[in-house]
Amino acid sequence: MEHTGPVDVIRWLDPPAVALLDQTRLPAEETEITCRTADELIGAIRRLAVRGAPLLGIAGAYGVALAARTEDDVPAAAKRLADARPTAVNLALGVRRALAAWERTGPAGALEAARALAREEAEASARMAAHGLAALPGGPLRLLTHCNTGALAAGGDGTALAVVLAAHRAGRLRHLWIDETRPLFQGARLTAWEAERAGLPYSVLPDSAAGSLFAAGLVDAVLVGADRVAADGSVANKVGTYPLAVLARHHGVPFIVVAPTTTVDPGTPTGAGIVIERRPAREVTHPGGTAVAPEGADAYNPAFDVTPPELVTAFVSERGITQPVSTGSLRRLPQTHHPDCENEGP
Ligand SMILES: CSC[C@H]1O[C@H](OP(=O)(O)O)[C@H](O)[C@@H]1O
Repeated sequence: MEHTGPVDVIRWLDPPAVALLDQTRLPAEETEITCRTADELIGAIRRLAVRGAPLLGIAGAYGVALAARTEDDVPAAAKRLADARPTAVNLALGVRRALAAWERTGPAGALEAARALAREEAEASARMAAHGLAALPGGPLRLLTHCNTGALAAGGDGTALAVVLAAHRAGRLRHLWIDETRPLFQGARLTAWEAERAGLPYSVLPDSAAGSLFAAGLVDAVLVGADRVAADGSVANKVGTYPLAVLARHHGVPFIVVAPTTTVDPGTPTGAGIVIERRPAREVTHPGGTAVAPEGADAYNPAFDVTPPELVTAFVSERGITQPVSTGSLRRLPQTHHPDCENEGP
């Protein structure tokens, strides 16, 4: 059954507060939490109650707007917000934009900067959906996605999932394969929740089963998001993305990264320069709070991995479609004009 209506992922309240749909409670509960201080919002970011690179940028900007109304030292609160999670470049960008606006025009400026970024990301999502359809192979499509890249992670319909939704609306989605995405299960919990609401034909799969899908010829393209794209086109994204890129290359399947230009970081030359967040071992040893390993077991738990540009078939942003070239830069593809998109490259 298709549900309609927007998801209220983040809201500004007055008296000043930031209301969030608590993504750690999905899909069982749709619970809203209210952050009345920057540090309460930082806690929500750190436990992924709010998450996803573009949405983290929006949350960071609202966090500065909140600090501007509740804190004595706004720049210090902004620094704590920007440092809450290290990999998604959007977080620091959103904080920087709102802090600059506060310095110019005070609390009202910071709030307007946050609202403007939310509008920008929603517009970017619609453009990426249009461009992304053009980047996909022809015919009915069996698409594989990893982690969560919908409205719970970005503005509008999201990034990669916005392309999936556009394919569905165009009658071109044969099936959506959803990687469960351990250890926090963003795919099984969040993408499947969004797919259910949108009435998509989907199946959840263990991350470890993706290889057999490729081997059986059941994947026509892979669509993923990004948390940071370095200047050479290296892509930091949820851990488990790099193995999918290798599988896609081995099986001749297009591997498409969908991310707004706010996720591109020209200040980081290569993937080696991207800080990968390390998260607590307990997320691996106690998924959902249930021990699956001996008490005290150590765990290797990087939240992201880095895919080299040569494994990326195409990048889709709100500006268009680009392809990595051997020199480690990006080449814009000639594109048909989309009525709602300018043909500019990043
Ligand atoms: C549209 S960006 C979504 C991006 O963010 C996710 O990470 P997290 O759930 O830890 O915030 C994942 O890397 C997604 O691809």
